[in-house]
Amino acid sequence: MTRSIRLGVNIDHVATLRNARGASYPSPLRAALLAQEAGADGITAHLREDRRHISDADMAELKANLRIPLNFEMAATEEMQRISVATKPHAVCLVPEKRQERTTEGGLDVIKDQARLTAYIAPLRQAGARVSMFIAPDPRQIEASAAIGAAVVELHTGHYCDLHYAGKFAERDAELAALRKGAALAASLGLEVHAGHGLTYETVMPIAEIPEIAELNIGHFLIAESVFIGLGPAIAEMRRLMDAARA
Ligand SMILES: CC(=O)[C@@H](O)[C@H](O)COP(=O)(O)O
Ligand SMILES: NCC(=O)COP(=O)(O)O
Repeated sequence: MTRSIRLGVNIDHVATLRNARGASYPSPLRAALLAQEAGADGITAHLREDRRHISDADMAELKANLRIPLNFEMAATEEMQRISVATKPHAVCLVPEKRQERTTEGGLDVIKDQARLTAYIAPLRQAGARVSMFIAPDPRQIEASAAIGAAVVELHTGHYCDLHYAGKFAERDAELAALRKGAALAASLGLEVHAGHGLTYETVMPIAEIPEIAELNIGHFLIAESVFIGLGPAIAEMRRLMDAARA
C-alpha cells in the first residue's frame, strides 16, 4: 500500500531509559526492529554531542540491521559530519543543540549560518543522504533552506504542542496556521516537507491533515505510551490517527 504520509519512529528515549541506569537494556535496536515490524516507515535517532541517549554504537547497529530508512539527527559539527559520512544513513536532519536544554528548543538558524551550511551539507549529500533542516515554520528559514540545497525541511511542531497542553488554544491555532503556510511555501520551493517534535495522539491529526507534509517523526510520546500498551500498539494507534486525518 502506498501511504500518503510516512511515520518515522524516533527511538532516542529507549536509550534514555537504558542510560538512566548505565545498563545494557532496553535496546534501541530492538525497539527499532519492533517499530519496523509494527509498520514504521523509517527510524529516527539523534546522536547528541553529549551522548545523553543514543550512542555511536547504536547508530552503527541501527544502520547495519534495519531494512527501512534511517534518519540521522545531529548538530552541524565536524564530528557529526565525520560520523554520518561513515554511517551512510538514508537521511540526515540537522538540528540545533544547546548543552543545557532538556530537549530541542527551537529550529536551526539557517539564515545566519547559510554559507557554512552550504559547504557543510556537500559531503553528506555526496555520501547519499537526503539532507533536512529542522526549522521553525518561518518563511525566511524555509527560503534559506531551499537556497543552501537542502532536499527536505522538517518543521518543528514543539511550540504548537506546548501551546496545546498549556491550554493556549488561540495561540496554538496561530502556530498551526504558520505550520500550514510554511508547509505550502516549502513545497512550492521544491522541498519535501516533514514535521515533528512533541506530537501525541491529541495533537497529531491537525498536523497530519496538512497535505504537503510527507513524513512525521514521532518519538517521546510513543516510547512513553509503550510503557502502558506496548510499542507495536502505540505505533498502530498513531498510524491510525494519521491515516484518519488524511482520509
Ligand atoms: C530534534 C528532535 O526533535 C529529536 O531529536 C527529539 O527531540 C529527541 O531528542 P531530544 O529529546 O534529545 O531533544
Ligand atoms: N524530529 C522530531 C523527532 O524525531 C521526534 O521528536 P519527539 O516526538 O521525540 O519529541
